[in-house]
Amino acid sequence: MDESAVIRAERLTRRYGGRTGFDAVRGVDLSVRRGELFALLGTNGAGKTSTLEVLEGLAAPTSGTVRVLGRDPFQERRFVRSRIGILLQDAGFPMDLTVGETARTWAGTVSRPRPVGEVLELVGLGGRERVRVRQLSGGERKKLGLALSIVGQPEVLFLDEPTAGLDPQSRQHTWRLIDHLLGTGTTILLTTHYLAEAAELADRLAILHHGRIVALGTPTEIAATRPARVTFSLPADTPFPELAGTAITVDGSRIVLTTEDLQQTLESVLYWAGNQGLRLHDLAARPASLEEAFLAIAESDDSEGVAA
Ligand SMILES: Nc1ncnc2c1ncn2[C@@H]1O[C@H](COP(=O)(O)OP(=O)(O)OP(=O)(O)O)[C@@H](O)[C@H]1O
Repeated sequence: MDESAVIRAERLTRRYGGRTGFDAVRGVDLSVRRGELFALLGTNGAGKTSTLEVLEGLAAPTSGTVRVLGRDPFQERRFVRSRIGILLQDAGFPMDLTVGETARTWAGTVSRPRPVGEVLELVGLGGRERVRVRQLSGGERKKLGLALSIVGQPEVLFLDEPTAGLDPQSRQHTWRLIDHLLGTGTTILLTTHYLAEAAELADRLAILHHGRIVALGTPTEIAATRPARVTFSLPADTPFPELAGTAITVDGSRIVLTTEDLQQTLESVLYWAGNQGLRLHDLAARPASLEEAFLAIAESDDSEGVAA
């Protein structure tokens, strides 16, 4: 276990329904370093929220060890809760309070609150202070949840799907806020279904599948577990040679090469085209995306172990 990590889980399991119940989390090891943004990805039901709730101290692990800021978040809840912020998937606010009243009530429970007006401005709810919670849209309630999670200036922030249901502009706004929080030294663990979000924000990420971590690393490392592609079009009836270490798919005039060594394959293609005096149309070369890596994992039902 990485002793310097701010969030640590070792062989964490969580079972619902007692001895003969369902294992939602099956031996998760992870560590999040100070100031890092770590993303937890996975298909629906993979165990992200179940893991997060244990790390947040909202539930006890069935077995395994969890530490947040060096303490057990369930047993030493008082110490940990005053230093962390939590955005739940379903916050469940009192509907009759206004946005301002809700935020002020929450600010009254933390030891070093930020000014409420500043927090509402930060999350994009400036000017909505007098609106009742029941009148807020789903996206605005999400922003209110985010406001409450940061009002206490937490050292560690847990965000369960912080941008779910937000329009593209609000999502960008939340990304900038997250960036700002990272800039002030906050450690963030978030879950998301938006792979572009994870690729953009995460220093490192883990992909959960059926309660196990099946990939762990930087977004680039995880994407690199899938082959890269070189694509181009050839004039009709131009034969293309086989290249070592490269799989080829021909769709009319379109050639798709998949390869573990993008540079080598691209060099070979360009060398061949140069010798043939050919111009390759729509030539593109790109590494695999995080989305491709994720889909490959989601589609394999028996993935086990850590891939990176
Ligand atoms: N209270 C509960 N009792 C029994 N089973 C539960 C309970 N809560 C969750 N589960 C089950 O545990 C598994 C993991 O659920 P969890 O909510 O952790 O997944 P998730 O990765 O967060 O999914 P999503 O992306 O859909 O939010 C699911 O199969 C779910 O049905």
